[in-house]
Parts: sequence; C-alpha cells; structure tokens
Amino acid sequence: MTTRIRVGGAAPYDVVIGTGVLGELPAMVGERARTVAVVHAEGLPEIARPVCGALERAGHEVHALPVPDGEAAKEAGVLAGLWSAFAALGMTRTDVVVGVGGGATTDLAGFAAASWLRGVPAVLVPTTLLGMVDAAVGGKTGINIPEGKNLVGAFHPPAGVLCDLATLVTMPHEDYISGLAEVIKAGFIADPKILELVEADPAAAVSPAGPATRELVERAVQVKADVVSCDLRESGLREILNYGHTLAHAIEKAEDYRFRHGHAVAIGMVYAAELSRLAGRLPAEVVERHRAVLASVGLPVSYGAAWPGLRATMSIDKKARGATLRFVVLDGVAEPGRLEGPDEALLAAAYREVAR
Ligand SMILES: NC(=O)c1ccc[n+]([C@@H]2O[C@H](COP(=O)([O-])OP(=O)(O)OC[C@H]3O[C@@H](n4cnc5c(N)ncnc54)[C@H](O)[C@@H]3O)[C@@H](O)[C@H]2O)c1
Ligand SMILES: O=C(O)C(=O)C[C@@H](O)[C@H](O)[C@H](O)COP(=O)(O)O
Ligand SMILES: [Zn+2]
Repeated sequence: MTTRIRVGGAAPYDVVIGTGVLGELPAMVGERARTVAVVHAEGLPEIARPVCGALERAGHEVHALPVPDGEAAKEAGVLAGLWSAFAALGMTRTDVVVGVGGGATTDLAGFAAASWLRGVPAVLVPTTLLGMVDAAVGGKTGINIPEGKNLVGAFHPPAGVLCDLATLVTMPHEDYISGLAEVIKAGFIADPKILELVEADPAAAVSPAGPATRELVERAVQVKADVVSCDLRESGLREILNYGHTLAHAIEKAEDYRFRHGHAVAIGMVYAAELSRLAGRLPAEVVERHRAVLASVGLPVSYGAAWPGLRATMSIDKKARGATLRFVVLDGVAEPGRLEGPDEALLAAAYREVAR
C-alpha cells in the first residue's frame, strides 16, 4: 500500500510513503532534468545504488556525490564541495538534486539545491525515521556553524519526498529512537493518537519493522504537512514544530553536534513542559506524561550541563525577537501556545527540573 500526503502552498508536492516505492522517483524528478546529482550519505552505498539505477533507467545522467555521514555533512566546507561538483557537472536550472540519507544529508542536499543558481529542484529520499517524519518535509534546509545549529539556510520546499519504509530496517537503534522524539513531538503538539499508540506498545514503536511504524510515520507526516502547508516561512503557526528545540539546539551546540538531535529534542520537550507548568499553564500530570512516554522508548529526559552556557546559546534561537526569548509551550496536549520573554528565574527553575 502506498500513501500520498499532499503538502500545499505555492508549489505543492507529495510525500509518498510505502515499501518498495522507488518506482515513483522518476516522476518526482521529471523529464526535463538532464543531469541528476544524487547527494548521499557515504555510509549508505547500498541504498544510494538503486536510487541511481532507477534514475539512469529513466534516461538521466546520474552522478553520485557522497558526503560525510550524519551531522558532519552540515558544514560549510561540505556545502562548498557540492557547489564545485555542480559546477563541474554543468548543472543548470532544469537539473535536479536528489538527497538520499538521514535528516543531516537531506538538510545539506536541500540547501545545496536552494543555493545553486539561486535555486534548482530538490527531491528528497529520507532513509531515517526522523528524515521521513520531519526533516525532508517542509522545506527547511541548512547547515550548522560553530556559533549554532542551523544558523545558515533557506526555505526551499522539495519537489517530492519518497519514504521507503523498507530502508528503516538497517537503522541503528539509537538513531531510530532519535526519530521517535520528533514523532512524539507531533503527538504533543497536534495528534494525541500518536501518544496513545506509543504508550500502548513502546516495544512496537521502537521496532522499524513493527506493526506501529507505518501509522506513526503517516500521522507525524500529516501533522507536519498540515502546518507547513499554511505557514512555510514560520511566520506564526509553524513555530509549533519547534516545540522543545530552544534548549535542544543549545544542547547540540554544547555537545559539539555529537549528541543526536532527537535525544536533545526529548530533553528540550521536558524543559518546555516544565516551563509551561511553572508558568501556570500545564498540569503536572502532562509533564510527567512527557517523561513517561519518552523514557518508555529509551529517550533521555534529563541533562546536566551547566545552565549559563546553555542559556547564552538560547539567545540566538530563531524564534527570539531582539532580546526577547520566545518559547513554544503547551496549555494542554495538542494545545500549543507561546511564552514571550519569560523571566530569568523561571527559565532557570525549569532547567533545575531537567537537571535533577
Ligand atoms: N529540516 C528540518 O525540518 C529538520 C527537522 C528535523 C531534524 N532536522 C535535522 O535532521 C538531522 C538529524 O537527522 P537524522 O536523525 O536522520 O540523523 P542523521 O542524518 O545524522 O543520520 C543518522 C545516521 O544514520 C545513518 N543512516 C541513515 N539512514 C540509514 C539507514 N537506512 N540505515 C542505516 N544507517 C542509516 C546516517 O548515515 C547517519 O550516520 C539534524 O541535523 C536535524 O537538525 C531537520
Ligand atoms: O520544520 C520546522 O519548522 C521545525 O522546527 C522542525 C524541527 O524538528 C527541526 O529540527 C528544524 O530543523 C528546526 O528548525 P530551526 O529553524 O529551529 O533551526
Ligand atoms: Zn527537530
């Protein structure tokens, strides 16, 4: 069975979800492309090869461009290497970049496409849970710099997203549960059924070939699609997808990007929930529900680095306006709200609850 989730906006596209769906790729790339640059994580040649093969059979000139696995791909030097490769291939505006790999790879490939000739089409083939449910959908692309996470990038929606669930089975366990953090995030901000599914059977939730995977992926993609269809450029509603990310990005920077994104988001969501509670907006039992559901799949719910460094990094969060920090909080499950300019004592008190 193949599921198609439409993402609306100025240039609508489909997220195709299924098993063995590679046959859909040539239609997403389109006939106009002569050259297709397949940017893939270098550790995934077995996944990249059939992708290249499908495109070659469709008549394209295909060039595989391996990039470092994981977060090491999201660096300025790697991006500059792709620009040089595109130049050498003579890539024009009708040519296409295909990104194959986890969220780090698709963020990089998407930004390379956004910046080459001021924008060529990108088709994304996410191969991790996190990539399928979040990173490849919605058009946020970018890289990290030493000063912070995703500080350089562009909104560049893909021309299509192909999620082959079969690729998930080779995923390392810790990377898989990292993706579950974003799935659970979608549950807390918009779709409580996701939380019920994970709570009912955490063992199934952590199993890529398990009975819950397809529904969890489809529900999380639907949440993301509904949001970004209304607000591509994050002028309001889209901020809810950033639940837990203000502290998460500070943790990732503090750990020199060696801490998995979803693990940081798990801790960040507990922090945001504590902030919501201390601001008098969220009952304690919902905060405990965060801890319970995240811990049930093996995600961290506490973190102990010193507060001042994390607090300093949080000042360059993209949701901040001038000196005013802004947080996504919850007024209940599936009731996201905003907390503007909370006082420093509240911010520190919420962190003490995470560091306990
Ligand atoms: N653009 C967005 O909207 C958005 C949303 C969420 C997260 N992100 C970004 O996504 C990144 C995290 O993505 P991620 O969790 O996919 O991690 P990742 O891209 O770092 O991949 C994790 C590891 O799994 C490997 N891998 C990928 N697919 C595999 C497979 N099928 N089998 C075996 N190994 C596989 C990768 O090569 C890598 O070593 C972060 O940089 C985060 O900031 C972006
Ligand atoms: O798509 C969004 O919008 C999100 O915020 C999704 C997040 O899960 C994702 O990690 C995103 O890359 C964070 O964006 P940033 O703008 O805070 O860097
Ligand atoms: Zn995220």
